[in-house]
Amino acid sequence: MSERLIFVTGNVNKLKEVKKILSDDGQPIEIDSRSLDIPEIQGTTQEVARDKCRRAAELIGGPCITEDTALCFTALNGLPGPYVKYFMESIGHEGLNNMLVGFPTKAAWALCTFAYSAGPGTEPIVFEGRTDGLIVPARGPKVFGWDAVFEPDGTGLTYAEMPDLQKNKLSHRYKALEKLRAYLQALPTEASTV
Ligand SMILES: O=c1nc[nH]c2c1ncn2[C@H]1C[C@H](O)[C@@H](COP(=O)(O)OP(=O)(O)OP(=O)(O)O)O1
Ligand SMILES: [Mg+2]
Repeated sequence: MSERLIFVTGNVNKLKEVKKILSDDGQPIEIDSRSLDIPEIQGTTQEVARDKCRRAAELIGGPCITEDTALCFTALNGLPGPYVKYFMESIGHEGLNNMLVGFPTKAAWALCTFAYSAGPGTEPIVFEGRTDGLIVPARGPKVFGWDAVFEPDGTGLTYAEMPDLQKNKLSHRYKALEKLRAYLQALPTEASTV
């Protein structure tokens, strides 16, 4: 039996969503996971994503996928972007709202960047998904990152208030995964199942 593609991530909530999206929709893709917290460089979201995927492929010694999530504020020219994890850890939901006090727009976008490496020494390929919305005072369970302060446009609900199924149909992660799925399914069978 062939081995499954390995998703390298230290984030259990990401893993849960990715497994759900890949198994629920269209042709199912099964993945294994490896919990490694890989150092992340500074740079554009694509540079951060490619570098992490390269390191992950070296560490596991084979093909893998990684994922980087950025939360980008329009008023701040896209920041905190890929550094949102550290902002969440130090200033939390309220701090993210306070960062926008005095700015005319609370608009933001969630950006997901998947990277696929065919193995060590190969250049990762990236797949992006973007969902636009607003930064709002926290509503809903504070289970996953900044879900409670991000309200996708046209929904009236924060990610945290939505049933899983609703988030997984419109999220940044879903949109990026649909592109990754199409790419993987177009690979020759041996490559897509290694
Ligand atoms: O759908 C989401 N809804 C709310 N919050 C989210 C979401 N997706 C990621 N997040 C949070 C987790 C982390 O605070 C930051 C991304 O940082 P990021 O480096 O990509 O994730 P991570 O370090 O937790 O896991 P990994 O080992 O895959 O890098 O935004
Ligand atoms: Mg990370």
